[in-house]
Amino acid sequence: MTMLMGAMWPQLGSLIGSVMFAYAIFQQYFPYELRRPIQKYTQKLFGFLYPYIQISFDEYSGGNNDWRRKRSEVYAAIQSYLSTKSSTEAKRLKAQDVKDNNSLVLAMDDNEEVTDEFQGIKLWWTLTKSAPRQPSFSIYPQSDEKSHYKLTFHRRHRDIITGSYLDHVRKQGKAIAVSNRQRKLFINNPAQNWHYYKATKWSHVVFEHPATFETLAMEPKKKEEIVNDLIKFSKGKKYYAKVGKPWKRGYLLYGPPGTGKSTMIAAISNFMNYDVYDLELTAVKNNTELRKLLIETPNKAIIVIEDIDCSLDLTGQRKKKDKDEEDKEEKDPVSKMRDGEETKKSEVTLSGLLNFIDGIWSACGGERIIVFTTNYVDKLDPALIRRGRMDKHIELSYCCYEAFKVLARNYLDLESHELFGSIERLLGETNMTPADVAENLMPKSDEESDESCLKKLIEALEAAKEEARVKAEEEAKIRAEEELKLKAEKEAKPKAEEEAKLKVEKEEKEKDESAKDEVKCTHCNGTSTKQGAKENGVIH
Ligand SMILES: Nc1ncnc2c1ncn2[C@@H]1O[C@H](COP(=O)(O)OP(=O)(O)OP(=O)(O)O)[C@@H](O)[C@H]1O
Ligand SMILES: [Mg+2]
Repeated sequence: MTMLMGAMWPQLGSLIGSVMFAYAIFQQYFPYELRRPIQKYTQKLFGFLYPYIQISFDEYSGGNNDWRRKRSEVYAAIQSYLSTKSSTEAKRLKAQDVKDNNSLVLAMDDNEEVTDEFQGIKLWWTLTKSAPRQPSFSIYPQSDEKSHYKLTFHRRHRDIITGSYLDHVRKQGKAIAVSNRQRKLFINNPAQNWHYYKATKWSHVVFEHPATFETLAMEPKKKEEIVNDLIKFSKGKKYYAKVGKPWKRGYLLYGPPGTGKSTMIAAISNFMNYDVYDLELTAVKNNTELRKLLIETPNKAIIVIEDIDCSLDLTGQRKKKDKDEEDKEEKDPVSKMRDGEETKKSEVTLSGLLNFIDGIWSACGGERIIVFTTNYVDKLDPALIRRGRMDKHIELSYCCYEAFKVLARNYLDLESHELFGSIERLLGETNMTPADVAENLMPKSDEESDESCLKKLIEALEAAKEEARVKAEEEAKIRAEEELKLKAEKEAKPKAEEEAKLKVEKEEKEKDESAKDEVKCTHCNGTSTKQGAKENGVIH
């Protein structure tokens, strides 16, 4: 047998050589008009002998050099769909994602084949990778290497496969992806790193924030309203299409520090099962890059810009300016956004940001929530937060009694306590952020009882109340002093006017008297005074 094979190889080699030689002759010497029909019939013959159809699904839509190129959703769905089949069939597997750190998601490796069956029809899936056409010498792996899935099936099943089978793969794939999904927290990379390995615009870590709407302390009515709004949004695909609006929603969260703005973002992400894209505006060079980042965000994403009022406060990046101008800007950080062209690093302008939120590009993709947070809502440009851009304005304020009850349940597992009454009264009398209330409620050792935690909170509330009282008193004192000063100034004004009037009158009187002293002189035509005449050597 081995001998037989050994004898066959040279023959096979010479056969391939002859075929290639004949094909080269055919390409070179056959006139074009003759070549066309011959090629046509060869393809027909090939089709007759090989009755299979192949469909390929590229990983990226758009060309290699196209910066808009985007990972194909169908490709991702096929990948998830095949992950269940390949783990039992394929011999070479790739471990892809780790879910909850305790299970692996397996996918087929390159050039592996997996068989599938649909309504009794057999099909084959292969994953192939094609190298770039122009070889480049780079220490980094090729970023333009193309992966694609190839589906092969008999041509007589064409309608079923292109219709119901592919639809089935897409739906199943998406469902599997959702169940395997591990939520991620993304942050934008500085633009100078975009051309490095894999050219990623966003880096991510696994998102594991435990905040939920149950643990979020705020008025129950307000909370319910937000939850209902989110539910309506998630089901709103058809509605948004009907009214002709891109499927996105803007939330503006505002309030003092420590009132739960960031916590609410985490709760929204956990509730909606969306990834969070935390956009650091200061790392974005200009409006074009901002747009590229937007295009790179997929569906089911929360795009967050925290502290929007100072996001473009590029300390040390601005040119030297007049003192007055700087003072003015310090009071109004948002005005800095308007003149992005003056910054050295970030040239993102307010108009760029407005376009990012609801320009034409923002309609690429859907099911996105954009969240801005700020401590100073009054300082924001009205254009930035108008409805349509920021559809829902949510105020997170100081801790009310209802919010305290949620915190007591979270931190101490307490539903009620005799001290709750005093706390309710104190919360009505003074302002304390949920962050401070939570800190006081948290036991600092195993020995600390619920009651001592509540007492600690009462003490803190009383201290805050006292502090607020002293502050208010001081403010009232300053105000009273200012008023007194103003009153004194008011009274002093007529007196000063009177004095000025008297002074003018006195001056005029003195002038008159000196005029009387003037003497007429024949030698100087009577214009000189006695003194002047003496000086000029005139003797009267
Ligand atoms: N409403 C709330 N419900 C539950 N916990 C809260 C709430 N507000 C604040 N906290 C607690 O206080 C901490 C700080 O809250 P958070 O970071 O959400 O405040 P913030 O409003 O984003 O503040 P900043 O404006 O400074 O960013 C959180 O870790 C959380 O434990
Ligand atoms: Mg915050």
